[in-house]
Amino acid sequence: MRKIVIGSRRSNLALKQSEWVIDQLKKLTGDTYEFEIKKIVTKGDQILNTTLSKVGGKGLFVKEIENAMYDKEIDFAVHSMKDMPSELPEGLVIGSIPEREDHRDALISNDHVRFHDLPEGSIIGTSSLRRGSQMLAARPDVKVQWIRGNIETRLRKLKEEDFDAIVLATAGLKRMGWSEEIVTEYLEPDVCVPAVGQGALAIECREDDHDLLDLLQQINDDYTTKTVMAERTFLHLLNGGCSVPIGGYADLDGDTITLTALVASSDGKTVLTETVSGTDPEAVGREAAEKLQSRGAQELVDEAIAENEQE
Ligand SMILES: NCc1[nH]cc(CCC(=O)O)c1CC(=O)O
Repeated sequence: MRKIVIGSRRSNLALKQSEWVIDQLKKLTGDTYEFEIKKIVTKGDQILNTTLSKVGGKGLFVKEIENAMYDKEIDFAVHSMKDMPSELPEGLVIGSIPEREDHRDALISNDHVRFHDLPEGSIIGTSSLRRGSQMLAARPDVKVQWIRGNIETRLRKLKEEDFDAIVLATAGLKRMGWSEEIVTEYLEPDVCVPAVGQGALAIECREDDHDLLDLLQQINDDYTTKTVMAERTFLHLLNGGCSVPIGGYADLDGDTITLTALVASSDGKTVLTETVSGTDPEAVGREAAEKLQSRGAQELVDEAIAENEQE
């Protein structure tokens, strides 16, 4: 019997995600495999006091885990898709993209005041330029203030500090099992375009581990794979990381993928969106990128990256 070791960040959400994947695999394989979770501390988990975009973004949460995979200390790792860089290091692949959790952002406010009813000057906490920009675009009269920490920390800060509301990914809340009571309002993509890949997971493993790849393929979800591929193609072509207000959400109806893509300025004064449909995920992503680029999106992205580097 093969024992499969899963490397996980030590946050409760990361552990929940790894456990969820193990459950999916156990449902299919019964007692065929033994699973073990090995906790790994990443750089991103150690840096808690700066905006994520200022400390180098995505790669921060995956490097130590990838090293453990090369060293065969672990066999696979479960990542939030939206934290995955667009290119993987040599020898590693995304072996599976399971079914997506809720893609929407969620507003959680004190006294459950909905977004459009928040009083003028309300302080909304987020560490995402994408969320901040879209909040300001819809409500130029509110203030956006950076908030960091894992989900538990942010929820505590909403109660203890000077925030009127915070915005978090619904997926994280649902995976923790907390959603319904605490969420004030789910923000649909027409109000707040989610992060590319939000709610989806990426299971990363060694490309030569064929037995494991066969196993992981069994929990791959075609719908999620196609839609996330459209979103990620768009993100990659615009070279947007998390230092840029950029979002994308794709849906699938029959064979038709519809992608809504957004690039904006951090102050929310410029917001460009395009909605593109088609059957080929990469073509849809590319068309959205090209349409936005023809309207000046690349300049917005490049300015945001330059600004981030200066600080
Ligand atoms: N940015 C951090 C992060 N990365 C993944 C999730 C959970 C949601 C998901 O799977 O997309 C979160 C928390 C959040 O954005 O509120």
